[in-house]
Amino acid sequence: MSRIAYFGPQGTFTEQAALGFVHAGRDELVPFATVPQALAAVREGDTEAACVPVENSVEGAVPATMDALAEGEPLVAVAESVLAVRFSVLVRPDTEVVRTVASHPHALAQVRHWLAEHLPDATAVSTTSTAAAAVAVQRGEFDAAVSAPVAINHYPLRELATGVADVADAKTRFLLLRRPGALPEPTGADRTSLVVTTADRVGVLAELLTELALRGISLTRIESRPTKGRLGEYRFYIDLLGHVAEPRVGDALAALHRHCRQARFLGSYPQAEPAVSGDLVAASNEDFIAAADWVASVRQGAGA
Ligand SMILES: O=C(O)C(=O)C[C@]1(C(=O)O)C=C[C@@H](O)C=C1
Repeated sequence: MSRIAYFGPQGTFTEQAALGFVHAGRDELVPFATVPQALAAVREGDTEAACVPVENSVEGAVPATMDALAEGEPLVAVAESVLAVRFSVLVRPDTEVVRTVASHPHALAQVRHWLAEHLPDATAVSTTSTAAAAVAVQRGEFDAAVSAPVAINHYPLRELATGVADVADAKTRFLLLRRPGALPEPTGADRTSLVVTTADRVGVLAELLTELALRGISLTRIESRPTKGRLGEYRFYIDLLGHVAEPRVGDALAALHRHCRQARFLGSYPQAEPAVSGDLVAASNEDFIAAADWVASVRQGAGA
């Protein structure tokens, strides 16, 4: 039985995403209260893998995941999953007045307008996850929880509202992470993630982007977070389309490595929702192979 850590407790969106990675009878899901704890479990070998949220289409990156991936022992993503996000507002069966509403900060941000309209006098309180909010409501600590709809199956609460979302088609992306090892095979519709710290030099970010553009590589995300060292020093998180096994991507990663003080590979894995690839690619993988062969033959003295 292989153990998969997930950001819990039971009833989080992350648990739903993790269920999609489970092979029946072979894998067991193990909840952890925070993202760093779930990632520590896989780093320490307590579990084989960990499933955590990485970005939301409304609120953006999940900072706890970004920081935990850039620091500590390296982990690599081997799969991703994208879930549609709509919430239920859960209360105890006998609740009549809602004075406090608890949830994960990302969830509260995605129902801000709904709360202003339907529970304008309630105070919003942050909890570690949406399901942790349901647990706290069950214990009587808060009056309502903004939770994943599945939370009602785990906690004895009542649905005050369901299908709640300020943005109708909001989505959250989750990663399945393992300790470094064999990479997933390229599928032709993959994503590669990395985090880099650039040298302190004028134009260095433009150089990184140019390296990708020159090779016809599509950037799907670039995000900065402070290194927490000097003020003004940032890390860049980069997601691009393609697999490191592809010549164009390998070549681009080597170029980024040359421009950066530090580069950490965070995995090449199949896209959950394959992007429609653009037609305007500067050179194909075959062109990269042919060009490398040409340079090799020139080096060997062939009159190429
Ligand atoms: O608290 C949960 O249920 C989570 O899985 C976390 C999380 C997030 O980090 O964004 C996942 C999806 C929703 O966007 C709200 C919360």
